[in-house]
Amino acid sequence: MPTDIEIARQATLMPIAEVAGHAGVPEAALIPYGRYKAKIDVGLLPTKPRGKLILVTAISPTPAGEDKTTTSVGLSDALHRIGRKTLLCLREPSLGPCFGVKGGGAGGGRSQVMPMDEINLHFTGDFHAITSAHNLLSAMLDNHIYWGNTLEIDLRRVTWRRVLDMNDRALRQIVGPLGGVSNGFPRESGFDITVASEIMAILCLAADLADLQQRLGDIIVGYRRDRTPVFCRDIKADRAMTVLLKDAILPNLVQTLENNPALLHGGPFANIAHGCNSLIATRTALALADYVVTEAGFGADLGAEKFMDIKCRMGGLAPAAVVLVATVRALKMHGGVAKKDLSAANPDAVRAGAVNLRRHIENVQKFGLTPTIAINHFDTDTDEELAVIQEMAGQFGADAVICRHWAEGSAGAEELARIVAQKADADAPDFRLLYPDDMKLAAKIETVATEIYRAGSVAITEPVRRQLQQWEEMGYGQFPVCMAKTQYSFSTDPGATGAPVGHEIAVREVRLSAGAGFVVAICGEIMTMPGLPRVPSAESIHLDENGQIEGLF
Ligand SMILES: Nc1ncnc2c1ncn2[C@@H]1O[C@H](COP(=O)(O)OP(=O)(O)O)[C@@H](O)[C@H]1O
Ligand SMILES: O=COP(=O)(O)O
Ligand SMILES: [Mg+2]
Repeated sequence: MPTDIEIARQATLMPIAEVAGHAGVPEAALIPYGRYKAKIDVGLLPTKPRGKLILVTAISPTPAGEDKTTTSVGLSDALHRIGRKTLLCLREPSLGPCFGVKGGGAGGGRSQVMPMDEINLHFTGDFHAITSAHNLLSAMLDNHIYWGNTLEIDLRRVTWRRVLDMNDRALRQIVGPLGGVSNGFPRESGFDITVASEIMAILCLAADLADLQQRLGDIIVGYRRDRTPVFCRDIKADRAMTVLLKDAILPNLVQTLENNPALLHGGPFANIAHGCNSLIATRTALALADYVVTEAGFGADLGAEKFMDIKCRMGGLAPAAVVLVATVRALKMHGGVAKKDLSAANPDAVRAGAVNLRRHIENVQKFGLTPTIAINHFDTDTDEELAVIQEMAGQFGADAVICRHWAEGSAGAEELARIVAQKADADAPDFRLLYPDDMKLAAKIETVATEIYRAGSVAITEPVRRQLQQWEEMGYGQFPVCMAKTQYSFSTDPGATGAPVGHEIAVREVRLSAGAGFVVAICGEIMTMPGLPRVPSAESIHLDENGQIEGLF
């Protein structure tokens, strides 16, 4: 099998204006960025929803990922193959994992979005715009302090950090500015990765440009000694930030290897943010197509829970069907097999690891839907191992389909498409959220931890509880919570695979995203600025003698 980028280079792409035509996007709404990418002016498009929303989530992944994005592409292409007008909605990839461990976010094999190299690198500049807008606010905040701090910001309570779209552990905690009087007043701060920026979340949850500016102004950058909040609009940065984001708020149109349309927009991770593409792109797709396939990051305990409790809650959306991706290799890992042995046949380990599959099925059912299991076939899988997953899924009350879209494209996901289309066309499921808006913030955190993670206890320190209560008194108690936790386990221990129960979820910090509209609860050791691995993927990314990019995947 050729590499992802070799397959991408062999592809015959359709001019983006033609792709737009197939998607129902009029020429007047198209803003081309070259021949194969375009932003779309959603203000010129229909708004009445007509489509069915299909979520693609997964079991708890291995570090390589279990193929949600690839399955989303394969399923979308397969729905086109069986004659269903479909639009794919994905997030944009971050340079962090691209040059770190996981690689790009454009799918893989014969189920990719194109042009994968441009999408995985600078794309249309949205992440650079978000980074600039975020750091403009940081610069204006420190500048305000430098020129006399008339807002009386307590330097010990500045909550607004900086961001960079790269995995750089050296920037997690910094002290600055150093260098004396001319540089300002030293204080502790640090960087998060751009996908964890509140501005990323705002772009993904805003209804339009006016709402975006309003939300930017609502950002809390810190507090005074009397604990009253200082807002972005007090620093007078919200309007300039909106100017920096006026193009980034428009969704990006590209195509799959089979020349079917895809909207890529926004890119929050699901372990440290809400992990879903933008509401603007999803609503646009729902007004243009009969079926909309979208993804949520990492496993269902993270991306799917946040898709339901944050994105659907805020956007008034309801999924018509859910696809849960499982792989033999991940279930073996959950059955106790070491990473280096995952390609060796071991049906017993698959059976043992199926507890993770069962837990995710039960969790999705808490929202009123039973997922269809997409068994993403790897060449190393044996028929016996695949049969175990089908048998176990049946026992857990879920349909399971072996999918070969990575190797075969849409032909490999046709059976999945037929089953999912049938479920999406059936009567609307009894969709429900996990908790009501008016539940206390601490209780929301405890509900997700016990209902979804099956924690036996939730440790919230007194200072954190007081902070949550202060935010409730300030009027933010209606907000949903966004749990930041390792993606590898239901617990906060990345090594606790399978389906741990009764563990303790320790909430070490909470952050108020007053603009985005949720409270982030940071659990365990999760970092909002990842680090690079011992051997970063970047070491293999280079230009060959013909100037072609090699090593992207
Ligand atoms: N069936 C498969 N066989 C081999 N590699 C695969 C298969 N499915 C996915 N991959 C690769 O695994 C990686 C993760 O897939 P991806 O769809 O990005 O996962 P996720 O979105 O869940 O993180 C990608 O590099 C992709 O090319
Ligand atoms: O937020 C994480 O997304 P993936 O699971 O697609 O890597
Ligand atoms: Mg992905």
